[in-house]
Amino acid sequence: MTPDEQMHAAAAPAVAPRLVLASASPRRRDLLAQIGVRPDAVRPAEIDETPRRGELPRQLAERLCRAKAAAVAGLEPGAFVLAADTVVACGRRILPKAETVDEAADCLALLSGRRHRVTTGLCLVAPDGRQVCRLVTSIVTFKRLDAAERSGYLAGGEWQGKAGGYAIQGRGALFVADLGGSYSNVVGLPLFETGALLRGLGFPLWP
Ligand SMILES: Cc1cn([C@H]2C[C@H](O)[C@@H](COP(=O)(O)OP(=O)(O)OP(=O)(O)O)O2)c(=O)[nH]c1=O
Repeated sequence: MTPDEQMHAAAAPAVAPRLVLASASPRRRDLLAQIGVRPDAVRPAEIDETPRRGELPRQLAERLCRAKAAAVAGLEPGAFVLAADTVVACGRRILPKAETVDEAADCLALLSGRRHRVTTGLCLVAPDGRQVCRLVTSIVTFKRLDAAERSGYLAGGEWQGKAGGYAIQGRGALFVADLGGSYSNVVGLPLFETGALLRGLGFPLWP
């Protein structure tokens, strides 16, 4: 071993810590891979994501990311557990994760020609039980959508399972006239803040 290699070996933990991604979203897995982080397991949390009466978008994102992280941390002692929840809101109004074409059409009608906010709550639980949470908000401005854009987008189906009924990483990009803040946040996992959270609790980003 060269002196450089010896120093590196001394600094690195003997066994790489286990990381569990508490999410069913393939986008989140891809975004994590972009920053060189590969979870050892993907374990979606089964929780009720219905907003409470009067709950604000940021409150919802925080409550749900904490609940997802806690649910999976209980099943994965000794691991880092990362969870996220993305909420799209127009003012105080929280848009659904579109499951039907009618829901997606309602979302597009509301977003057309307006600004809205996309907030992702991030929660990381460390093997020793420490827990940190961060909220990241981006501002998205949609162009005014004409009838052909709406029907074409609805026919394509990429809105399915997406908060607010669109995907900025897909053809939804055709509607985004302006974006303030993090792009990866809109897709579902703000990468700068995710890296900071992992580093802050001691997960090695450059093993
Ligand atoms: C606005 C927007 C949302 N989305 C997605 C990200 C999330 O997957 C989804 C919001 O729902 P979430 O509840 O945050 O995530 P999920 O149900 O897909 O997965 P899990 O709860 O298991 O973590 O919307 C996009 O992919 N692109 C976009 O432009």
